[in-house]
Amino acid sequence: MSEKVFPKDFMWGAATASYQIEGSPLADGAGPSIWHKFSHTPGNTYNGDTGDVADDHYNKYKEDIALMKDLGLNAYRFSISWPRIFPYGKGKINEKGVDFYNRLVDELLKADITPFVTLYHWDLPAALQDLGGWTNRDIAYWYTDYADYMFQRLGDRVKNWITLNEPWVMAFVGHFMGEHAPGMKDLYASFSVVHNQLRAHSKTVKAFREENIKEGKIGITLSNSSHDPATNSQEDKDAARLAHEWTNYPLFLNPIYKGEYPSGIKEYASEFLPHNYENDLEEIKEKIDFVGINYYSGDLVKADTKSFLGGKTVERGLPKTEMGWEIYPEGFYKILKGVQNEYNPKEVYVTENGAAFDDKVVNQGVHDEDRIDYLKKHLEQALRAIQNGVTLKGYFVWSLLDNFEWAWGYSKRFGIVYVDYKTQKRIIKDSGKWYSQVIKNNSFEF
Ligand SMILES: N#[N+]C[C@@H]1[C@@H](O)[C@H](O)[C@@H](O)[C@@H]2O[C@H]12
Repeated sequence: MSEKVFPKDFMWGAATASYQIEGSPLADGAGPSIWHKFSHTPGNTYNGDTGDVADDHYNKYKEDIALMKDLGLNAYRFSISWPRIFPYGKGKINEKGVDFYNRLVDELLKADITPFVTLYHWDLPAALQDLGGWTNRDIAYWYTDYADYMFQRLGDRVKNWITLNEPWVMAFVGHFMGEHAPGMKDLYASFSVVHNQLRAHSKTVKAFREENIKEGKIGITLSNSSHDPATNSQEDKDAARLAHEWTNYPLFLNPIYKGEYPSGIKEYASEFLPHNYENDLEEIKEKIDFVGINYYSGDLVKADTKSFLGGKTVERGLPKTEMGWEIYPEGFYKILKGVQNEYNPKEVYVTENGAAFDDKVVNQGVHDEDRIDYLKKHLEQALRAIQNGVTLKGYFVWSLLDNFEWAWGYSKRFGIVYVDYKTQKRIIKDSGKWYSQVIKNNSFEF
């Protein structure tokens, strides 16, 4: 294999999420999600933006799949909106919601595009939030029932399943920082949300095994930022390690693979974990088929006694994306290699990697050289990881389309395809054309 070519059969995809692209959140009997309510609450999102229209993918999915085909994608990661299926989170089923995802999956298969389905990408049915949402232990059962129903309805055609997307962000940005739905600011609630998501994840993996889906695989997608110590001091090194254990894959993979939370969490944060959490650890420890890694950036961590877990991030003066995140491709390698070294997963997928830049339409095109440079540098690190033993089987760029960037609304563009939100016209950016060549050549050099 040439040193610049990815392995044969490497999966090349793009990723999206239901609330960020679909629009029509209440169409055809769907119930409201917590993000519908959060975005409709004044002050919560940039410019008061909501997911009411987004990319209108609910109506334009066939056009978007034709775009994926033109780009040469062989896989597509999307999420199912739980409240489209169970408008109240449990009980009554909305057949028209199931029908949308049936049609979406069938259209993908017709285009020879492998579906990767994320069961939960933050749009919790609002009716369940009224019962405490992820802070309520019973959500593990509500979620598993929803997931198992989707296995039964789509499992004959969907073979790759992701239980949760970025459970850390759901737990802490949504329940501690208050910047995402449901907008809580309670550190104890956040750790209960971590724990209940793990309980829900593992019960769902067990239900998946019982459904015995032919050639089926199930995993989880975790957010990561590469944390390096700001100096060589022991204080900074300790702070960086704790930041890694708290915000990156160990917080979830340690319980899943080893049946315990990371040592630093047990030592410095156990008071925030739910009472008697140890009683659930044996059940949480449940084998998965792959690990999904999301990576965008890295940072330096400096010891700071006034910050949670004694560390704060500081900048190192690297170029930044439109999100203000420093561009640190080497951190991508560190995260991928770290997962392999610590847990030796059978398979790893990059379920999200990408960047927001200030994209402009010029002469009916979008010349986003900065995004091409970002993607190329990160793909170089992904290939380096494979060459150093990481069982990386696929890469999903975030994102296929510019979309609703949560609290940032439509002000941040991550797509390899530009969306004119006034006309809903799609324009393949230069990065999309470049990515299409990467797929064709199975290499970032051509
Ligand atoms: N911010 N940002 C971009 C991207 C977000 O749009 C996704 O929904 C999340 O899974 C993850 O945070 C990454």
